[in-house]
Amino acid sequence: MTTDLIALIDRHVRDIPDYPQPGVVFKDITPLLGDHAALTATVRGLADPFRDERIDYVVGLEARGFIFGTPVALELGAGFVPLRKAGKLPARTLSQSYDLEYGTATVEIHADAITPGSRVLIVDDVLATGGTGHAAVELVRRAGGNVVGLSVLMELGFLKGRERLPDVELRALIAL
Ligand SMILES: O=P(O)(O)OC[C@H]1O[C@H](OP(=O)(O)OP(=O)(O)O)[C@H](O)[C@@H]1O
Ligand SMILES: Nc1ncnc2[nH]cnc12
Repeated sequence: MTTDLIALIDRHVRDIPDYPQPGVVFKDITPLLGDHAALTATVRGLADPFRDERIDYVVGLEARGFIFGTPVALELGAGFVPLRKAGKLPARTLSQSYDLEYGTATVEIHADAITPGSRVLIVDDVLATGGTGHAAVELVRRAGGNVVGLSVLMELGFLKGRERLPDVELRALIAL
């Protein structure tokens, strides 16, 4: 991906201080979603490192990971599997709790969503503490999938999320 495209993406993410609580600088991706060129570059950038990886499923993390995960699945010729916050999926689920930069949460996946042995790419917008990414990796593995990688738009390096994912191929378009 060219430095021009990275700069285009970067220009369309804005900082919102003290949201959702004091001390957190929230990375707001809504300007990026509203710009066709930046959105296209982001989806392609998330998919590019994994084009030759024969991905069977893209797992997207609620909610912002849904926005990018579905078009990335289409780019890669893969299916899309939603990983949702607790209580939203109707059939039998596997669940995992984790800590966030600003709270705690539980995520779930349908127990039968992934054919065992499938190759899975996880997609999200932000990697912060790595709690969500780690929970997603655990759930995909428990469901029988092989985690090929985790592709994110933005890595907040100072929160050291990468350290929680030592055995995962982690790609970020922007690292802060
Ligand atoms: O690396 P972590 O510290 O786990 O943080 C990253 C996660 O936090 C945000 O989701 P959030 O739970 O705020 O949900 P949303 O997408 O529904 O806004 C973001 O979209 C990631 O999924
Ligand atoms: N600072 C932040 N901005 C946007 N999304 C986040 N998810 C976790 N931390 C975040």
